[in-house]
Amino acid sequence: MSTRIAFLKGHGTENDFVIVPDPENALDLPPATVAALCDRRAGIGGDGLLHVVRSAAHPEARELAAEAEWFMDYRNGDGSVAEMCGNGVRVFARYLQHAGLVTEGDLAVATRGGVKTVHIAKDGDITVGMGRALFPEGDVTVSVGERSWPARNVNMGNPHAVAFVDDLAHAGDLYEVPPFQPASVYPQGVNVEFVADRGPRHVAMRVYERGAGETRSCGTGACAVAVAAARRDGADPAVTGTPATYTVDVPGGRLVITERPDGEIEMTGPAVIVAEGEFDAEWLAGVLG
Ligand SMILES: N[C@H](CCC[C@H](N)C(=O)O)C(=O)O
Repeated sequence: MSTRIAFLKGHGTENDFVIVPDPENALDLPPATVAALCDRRAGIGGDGLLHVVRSAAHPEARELAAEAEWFMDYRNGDGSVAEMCGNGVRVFARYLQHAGLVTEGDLAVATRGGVKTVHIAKDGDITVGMGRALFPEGDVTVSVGERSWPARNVNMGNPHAVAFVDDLAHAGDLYEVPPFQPASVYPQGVNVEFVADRGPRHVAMRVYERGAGETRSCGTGACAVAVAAARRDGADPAVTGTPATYTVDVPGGRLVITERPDGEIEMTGPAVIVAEGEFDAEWLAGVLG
């Protein structure tokens, strides 16, 4: 009888994740293992993987243990590591609630992008304090076919290029990362968002995610879009002194982003645990060869 390892499946606005509870950080999850688990045909399937570890048990989170008991060890579906995942933090918190490890209310979660505050309502949406956006030097030009657009360089712990377009269909099939120039601006790759207006403080977006491809939603991307739109619209809270709230429609649902005059950003959206099960360590060893 080979070892069976528990997993769960969850999503936030259809950005979906394999959740692997491993409080003592006992599992070895190299990139090939993550990619095998996230494979939508031969594995469980997911845009990414949430490795659930106590901060004290992980070398990258140990010094945050006093502030946040749990560390979201986030991985993209291709096995690469990313600094932060906004939809992932909501699903991570929902898992902790589902497992009875936390109750409703406020929770601190350690991530590679720092400690994030999460408010878990009894049911319904979850709100995450996403920190502040940075606007590194060097915007880029993004191209799809004959069209190209200037894209705003926004960092939410992870890199984003935000392009405002007339029609989301102009982003094309997004089977590949849209070419951007100069390529040197994002040496570690980038998440590219295409944004179209839907009304006052209301936009819709599509995203090509680094390490995952086009996804149905990107939480950090929605935050990058909201802060870029506020500056485009003359609604920068640091200038107006009033919070700016944007509704961001993604293919998988709706997120609401509020940026405060002090720059802090809050994102509110759903988080669902879909299923739980076990995978077979022998199967995984066979897949990895
Ligand atoms: N693909 C992203 C990480 C996941 C971001 C996204 N799923 C979110 O909800 O923020 C990156 O490599 O920076």
